[in-house]
Amino acid sequence: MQEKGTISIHTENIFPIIKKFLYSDNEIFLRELVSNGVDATQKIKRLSSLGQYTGELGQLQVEVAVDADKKTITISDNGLGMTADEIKKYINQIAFSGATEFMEKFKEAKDANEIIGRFGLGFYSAFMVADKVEINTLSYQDGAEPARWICDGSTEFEITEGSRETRGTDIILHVNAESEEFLEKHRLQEILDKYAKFLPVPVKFGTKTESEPDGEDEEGKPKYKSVEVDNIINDTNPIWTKSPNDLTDEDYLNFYKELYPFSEDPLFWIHLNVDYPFNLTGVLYFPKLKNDYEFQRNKIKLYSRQVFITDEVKDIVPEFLMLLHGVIDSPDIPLNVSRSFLQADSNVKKINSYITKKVADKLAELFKADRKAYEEKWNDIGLFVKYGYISDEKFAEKAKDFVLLANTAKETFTLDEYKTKVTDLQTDKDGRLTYLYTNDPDKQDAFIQSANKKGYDVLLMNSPIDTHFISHLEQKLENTSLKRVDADVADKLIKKDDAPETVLTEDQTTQVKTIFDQAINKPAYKVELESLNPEELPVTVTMDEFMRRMKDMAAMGGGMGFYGQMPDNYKVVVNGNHKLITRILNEGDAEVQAKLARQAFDLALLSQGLLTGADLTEFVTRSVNLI
Ligand SMILES: Nc1ncnc2c1ncn2[C@@H]1O[C@H](COP(=O)(O)OP(=O)(O)OP(=O)(O)O)[C@@H](O)[C@H]1O
Repeated sequence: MQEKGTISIHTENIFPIIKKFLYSDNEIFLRELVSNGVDATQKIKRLSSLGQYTGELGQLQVEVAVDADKKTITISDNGLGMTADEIKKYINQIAFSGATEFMEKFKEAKDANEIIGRFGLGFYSAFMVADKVEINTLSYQDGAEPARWICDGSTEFEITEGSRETRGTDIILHVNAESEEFLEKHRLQEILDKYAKFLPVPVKFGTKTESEPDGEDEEGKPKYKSVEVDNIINDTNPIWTKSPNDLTDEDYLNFYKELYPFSEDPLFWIHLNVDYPFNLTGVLYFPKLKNDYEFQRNKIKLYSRQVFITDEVKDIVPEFLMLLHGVIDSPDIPLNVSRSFLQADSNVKKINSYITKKVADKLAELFKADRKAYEEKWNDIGLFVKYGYISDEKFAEKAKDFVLLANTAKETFTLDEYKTKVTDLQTDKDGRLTYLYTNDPDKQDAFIQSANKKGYDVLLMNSPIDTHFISHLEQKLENTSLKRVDADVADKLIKKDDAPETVLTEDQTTQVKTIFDQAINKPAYKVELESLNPEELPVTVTMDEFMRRMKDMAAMGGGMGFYGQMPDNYKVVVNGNHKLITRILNEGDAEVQAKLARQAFDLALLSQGLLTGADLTEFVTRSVNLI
């Protein structure tokens, strides 16, 4: 048997184009060829179970071998093999008809994955790294003759009699000069680890040395000997393919370690398993979060029938769960199509909401089963839960029962519990609830203490997501506002009817204002006199809640750029009822008056960490002189 032919495509030189186009991703040739081998072994297994193949199946396996001298990589399988006619049909016609279409469409395609999947060029990805490719195969069919196909990357091929004596296929790549990196064992090992680590059929890559018990020595101690064994690079039964009932916590933790060798143990995990209306299995882990969130993204690995595809799972996993780790395996995700298609794909949407629901259910279950343990994990999971609560309506619906608010006393409450806790004292004269919070308990300590003195509770909102969480809570909660504890003096944070009367006359008020205005002499600070409780501080510096929040948003890039440009403006609240103010008024010496006013103002700045530089030095000097 000998046949030469021309592969029927219009353009002579498709391979240089494929090569160039796919260059950056050229390592995937191995994924494609090894998965073809796996497919071939699975097909023969199915034929056998259907009774259409009655020979011995043997130990089904795919082998990758490299010969640095001959500059070849060989991928062998003992799958169903091909006859010469099948080669013509599957390799020449199908793949090349794909190639013709490829020539027409390649301009639209964005990356190698897209082209390979869309145009059935899996096998031809071999030409990204090889000048010449040989197929040496023997079909399982009775009386089949071995066949060999050779193609040098032009449109010409040759089919001759092959030499394989057992069922299966060898694909031999004659590696080209630019791709010699793939002749190095460690490079191949690395690619196999990435793409083939969990393939369902053993993949052999060379051998390795293991020590084996070898009886006992003269003293009765166990002896060992070194043996060469096959180096099987994959785990054919990873945990996501098993039933959760057959797995222990240790199994999950070990698998996590296998995926992320240098990570701390995860907090908990969710085993995903659906077969309708789409197929999906997987295990998602909640990691212990570090501050470097960006670094932790893209930790979910996406597989299709145990073949690794990508760790960019955007669009498939809801944004707020991108910090999770683990594995998702679904043959139903269209892996090789463009992003925009993915976003519109109804399976992807369903998968997305399924994952959201599973995560919400798991959190609800943990909260219910062991609230204390849940609270202890809040530091780590709070970010997910808040993020989900903000960004996903369906998740929020469930999360409203287990999203927690923590206060400065380190107590935690559900939304309902918190409302009950603060309703009595923190409802203003118009019946509106005010939740107070701090984003920096050290800096705002004086304000927190003043608020606590009035019996108000202060929430701790100091994680990066809290600015958004606060605005969102305000939209969600009925008739409730949130105020940072330093947005005003404690007496004014929540407006009540029982404001104390002022002890100053109108004249005196103007006089005090003038003294302070002159003593402070900074345009960003606006002095206002208030009649507060005499126990409150004489002077307090605050920034308006609205203005501050807009500035925070602007700083986080939340689109409030305009506010970011505005200078910081502060309100200086002078407590007209404080005895220091009476003392200043009664002081005859204008210089002493100014000094006292400035001192009280500086103390207010100091308590908030706003006193710096020359102002701080001056304050210290003045204080020393006063003592
Ligand atoms: N090792 C093999 N053993 C038996 N048949 C094979 C082998 N490799 C390829 N084939 C046949 O050649 C066909 C074309 O392979 P190719 O990799 O180009 O596309 P595919 O595997 O069908 O699709 P894709 O790789 O895009 O998922 C396969 O469908 C299969 O019939």
